[in-house]
Amino acid sequence: MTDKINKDKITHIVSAPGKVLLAGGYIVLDPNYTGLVFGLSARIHVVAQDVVSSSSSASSSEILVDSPQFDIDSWSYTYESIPENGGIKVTQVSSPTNKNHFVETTLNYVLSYITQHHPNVSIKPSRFSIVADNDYYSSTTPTTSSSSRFKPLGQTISKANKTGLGSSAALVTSLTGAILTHYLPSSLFSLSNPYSRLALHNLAQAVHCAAQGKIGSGFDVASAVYGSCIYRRFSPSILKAIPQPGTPGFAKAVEETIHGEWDHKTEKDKTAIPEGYAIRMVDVTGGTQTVSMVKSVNAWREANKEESDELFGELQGCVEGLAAALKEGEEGGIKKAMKPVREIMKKIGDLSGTPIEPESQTKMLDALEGVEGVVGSVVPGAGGYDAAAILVRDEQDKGTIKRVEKFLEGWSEKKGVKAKLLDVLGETEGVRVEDLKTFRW
Ligand SMILES: Nc1ncnc2c1ncn2[C@@H]1O[C@H](COP(=O)(O)OP(=O)(O)O)[C@@H](O)[C@H]1O
Ligand SMILES: C[C@@](O)(CCOP(=O)(O)OP(=O)(O)O)CC(=O)O
Repeated sequence: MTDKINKDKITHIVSAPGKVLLAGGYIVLDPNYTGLVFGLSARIHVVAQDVVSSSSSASSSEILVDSPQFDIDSWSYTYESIPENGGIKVTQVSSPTNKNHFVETTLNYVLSYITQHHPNVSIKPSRFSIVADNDYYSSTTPTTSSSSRFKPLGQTISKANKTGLGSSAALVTSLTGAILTHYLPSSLFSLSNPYSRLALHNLAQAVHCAAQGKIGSGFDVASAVYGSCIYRRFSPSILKAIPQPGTPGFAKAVEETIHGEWDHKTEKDKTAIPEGYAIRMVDVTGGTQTVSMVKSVNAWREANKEESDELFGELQGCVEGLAAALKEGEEGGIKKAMKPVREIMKKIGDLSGTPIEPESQTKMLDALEGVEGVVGSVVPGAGGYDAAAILVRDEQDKGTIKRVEKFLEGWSEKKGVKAKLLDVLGETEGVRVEDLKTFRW
């Protein structure tokens, strides 16, 4: 699969992690509160390559983006300059019915930003290949016994079953980082420079909101950029001046917005993953409709201001308490700090009539917490039926993982669901440039 990538032509590989919001679902949408988010070892990698002139995959005036793990998922674009500070607009030239809105929006924003902010930089034909760690998708088709790290999925992206690790935020962040690193000299853009990282953060948030067609809290993009942190959201009004890509003034508005005042906050030093413990994710079949769950919680909040303020305040206390307990690293303290996260999330769900920790999850999590070596559990993010996050003893006791896997096997059989421990681990690092010599394919 990855043999389709010409390794001699690679200029950079940039990767960004998936996310898990351990505490602070719903409240993090309001800038008065925060959320505790961890990065995940499952990363999306973008491989930037110079185009080989003899290659038929991208002509001399095209940018090719492909996702070689998936069937027929490649998108090639021509690009043109738009007058009056409109920047660059890409037009898809290959199979126009198979669009990737996240990729196209990223190209329009990032290429426009580059040409507006650095008018002397030329946009040369290039190829960006996306490879995702296997845990982003639950494989439903038997794949080849490929020994490569990035397994082919035997279907198109639109048909793939996502596990909810935040693929679009990791994709937008790694693709934005790869385009900036590829086209700009390190004197102008480098991930080791905090100003560059901030520009990447702001740009990736703007792209992600535009591509999603809604403004979430942005905790997923923040953790893709910065890794684990306590996150306070940016004001949505920051993005309001940006018109549609391809219109006059677009690039100028993007540049001004990216370098304007942002009011988000990411605190990295307030939490950690304690030594000897690991954050693990459990994938349960069934989907969660985050958007309708948010609507339902918001409606309850509007109608019950006092009660919801109180519970939101309590959950805020949990965010800080859990972050501090994890940093402290004492098992008893972590257990104590995780318990009320579940209780308050469940209460918000019950009061608003939203299945945040539905009964089926309560039963599974209660039983899971009884497995030796499991310190605590939560329904991550918006909650729902499809995922759980657990903190387990790791190094000290290798048996825990086996016990959890055995428990989930038995639970799945008994309940007629498919609950599975993912390989993915919580990790603290955000977007990074990979070392080409040691990169594992
Ligand atoms: N490996 C990938 N290659 C290309 N595009 C991807 C990849 N993973 C995700 N995407 C893009 O992100 C979209 C999924 O976004 P979304 O439904 O918001 O999922 P998530 O909750 O995982 O972020 C896909 O339709 C596709 O446009
Ligand atoms: C409700 C939220 O605060 C948290 C949702 O977290 P999830 O991890 O459940 O998100 P998705 O992967 O986008 O479905 C919404 C937000 O903060 O944007």
